[in-house]
Amino acid sequence: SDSMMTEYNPNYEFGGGTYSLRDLKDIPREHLRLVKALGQGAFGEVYQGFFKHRAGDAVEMPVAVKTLPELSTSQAETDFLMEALIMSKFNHPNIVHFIGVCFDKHPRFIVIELLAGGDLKTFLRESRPKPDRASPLMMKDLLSCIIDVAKGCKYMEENRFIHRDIAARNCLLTTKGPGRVVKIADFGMARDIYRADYYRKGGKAMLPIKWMPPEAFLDGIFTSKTDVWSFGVLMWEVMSLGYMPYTGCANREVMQLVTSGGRLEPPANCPTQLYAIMTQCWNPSPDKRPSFPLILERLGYCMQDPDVIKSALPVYTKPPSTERDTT
Ligand SMILES: C[C@@H](Oc1cc(-c2cccc(S(C)(=O)=O)c2)cnc1N)c1cc(F)ccc1N1NC=CN1
Repeated sequence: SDSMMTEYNPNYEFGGGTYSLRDLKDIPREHLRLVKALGQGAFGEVYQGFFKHRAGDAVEMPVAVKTLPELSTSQAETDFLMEALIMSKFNHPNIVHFIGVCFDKHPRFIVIELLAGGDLKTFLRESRPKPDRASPLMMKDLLSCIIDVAKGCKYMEENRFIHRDIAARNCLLTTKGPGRVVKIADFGMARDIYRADYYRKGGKAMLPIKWMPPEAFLDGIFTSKTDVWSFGVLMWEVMSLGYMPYTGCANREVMQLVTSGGRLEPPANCPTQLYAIMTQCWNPSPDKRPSFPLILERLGYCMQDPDVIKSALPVYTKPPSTERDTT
């Protein structure tokens, strides 16, 4: 249907410019080859595949393809378009690279770079020490992941883009091995708010309450200081090797805890200098939270601090038999 072309053609403001559908690079479908499903995205299946710049090219680039099912509402169509517009305007090494779209007919595709290391949360959980092998990661690996995300967040703050859902699940790795780079790769929450000025998809239950500051879940106030709070929770996710924050707490309990001053405990073996940055991100007053440039500066000192770098990661401790996996 050509509804995408006419009635639902929202504009997107970024970095002082206004963009719309016609600014998106359209890729000929025959340059794409979908190989296998990676999992369910917000709309439809996400595939791993390959992209040729020109049909005759020998070289193929590995890509991830987000699909919009044929039977989608016009709202979903417009949301899909907005997500493409948002990703297409970013230009930073720690934000997933946008390649193009296939919007000429159904199913519609958004094509982005494939990050073969998968998502950060899965990577952290897989990297936990096991009975038969210590964690393959060192403190500097964890700190490097945190610094990569901070660089992406600094770029968004500079461009006055509020992400609203900074969390390990929304970050991807170029590879699991050494030399890995972490990139912010999901912008679904910002897209929903950009289009509706409120979270249209679901009620509070669908909101990432455990990553949100009080002024956000109480008064719906979102600024880059909202992303700073969430970044502090992401730091905690990384240092705990992928635990679910506030383990076992329901959203309502977390809101109660946080509004009365409660905070996440330092993860096992977490250097005090890193926990100090997390707690500064969780200041109840948004304007007292550090900016991302300042966070990056402090993380840089940690990277230079032998007491931080040489401190060991937790070793394997047998989980108590009674408790479920407390992730
Ligand atoms: C949209 C999707 O994008 C990607 C996923 C994977 C990717 C995700 C998981 C595993 C692998 S892998 C290690 O099998 O290549 C690659 C790699 N590159 C992407 N560009 C994504 C972005 C995120 F920020 C978070 C999760 C996902 N999804 N969506 C569906 C599954 N994950």
